[in-house]
Amino acid sequence: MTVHIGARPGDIAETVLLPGDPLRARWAAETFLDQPRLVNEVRGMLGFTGTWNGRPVTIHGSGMGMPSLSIYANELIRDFGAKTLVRIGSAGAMQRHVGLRDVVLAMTASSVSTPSRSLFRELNYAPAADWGLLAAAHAAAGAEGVRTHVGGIYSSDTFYDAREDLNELLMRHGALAVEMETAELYAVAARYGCRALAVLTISDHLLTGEEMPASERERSFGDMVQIALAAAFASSPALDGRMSQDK
Ligand SMILES: O=P(O)(O)O[C@H]1O[C@H](CO)[C@@H](O)[C@H]1O
Ligand SMILES: O=c1cc[nH]c(=O)[nH]1
Repeated sequence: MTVHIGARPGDIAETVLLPGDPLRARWAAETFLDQPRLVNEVRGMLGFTGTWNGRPVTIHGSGMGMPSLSIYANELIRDFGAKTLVRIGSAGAMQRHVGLRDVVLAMTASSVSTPSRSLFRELNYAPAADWGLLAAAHAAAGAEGVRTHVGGIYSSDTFYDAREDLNELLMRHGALAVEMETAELYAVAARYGCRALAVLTISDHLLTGEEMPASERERSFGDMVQIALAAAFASSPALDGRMSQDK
């Protein structure tokens, strides 16, 4: 047990999917895992462990924003032995060619600051996805026919951003989408020699103002979860991206 995770030793799998929303953790575990069981509910941050194609998987909420994600990523890795961490999150599109429901695989994540800033200080560290996970996720998304984009994103500290110029600057520099956790996930994973990737579903569009209707969220988020699971367990990451329809 840690301060924020009430699981027992062995309760957490080496592969962890991290949605921001704890209720998405419950839905994904009940939908995609066999025999999911609740392993954490401290502060209402739900975590479930079950199996996918016979492989142990934990799906655990990260909360919103990098300070929250950082707590869970640190404890999952340091105290529970997590090795592969895949964020399954929603994001806002920052480019016209990125559409609602599309999946974005975050190759890099720019930020104003992350909880790791105090460590990096003057260093402009470049948080990056694990290549094997990224390649496998891209292959898996292609096999499923999911419209997918790979590139840089923006991990913002604020959802209601009073500095709109930052979004514009990021858009001008090609950022595909904005969300609030990936830059810190990549930094923490790299620090401990773990693999990390963010698989994001576009839920709203900063340029067009479109929003995904609530009724569609589950089906659209399902693509992202399948891609994340297929990537985490791909045997030959760059080539074998097939996704099983089995739970
Ligand atoms: O859908 P999740 O994973 O929570 O991700 C996005 O949604 C939240 C904001 O509404 C932030 O956490 C952002 O990163
Ligand atoms: O952080 C986020 C998440 C989804 N959509 C946004 O616009 N921002």
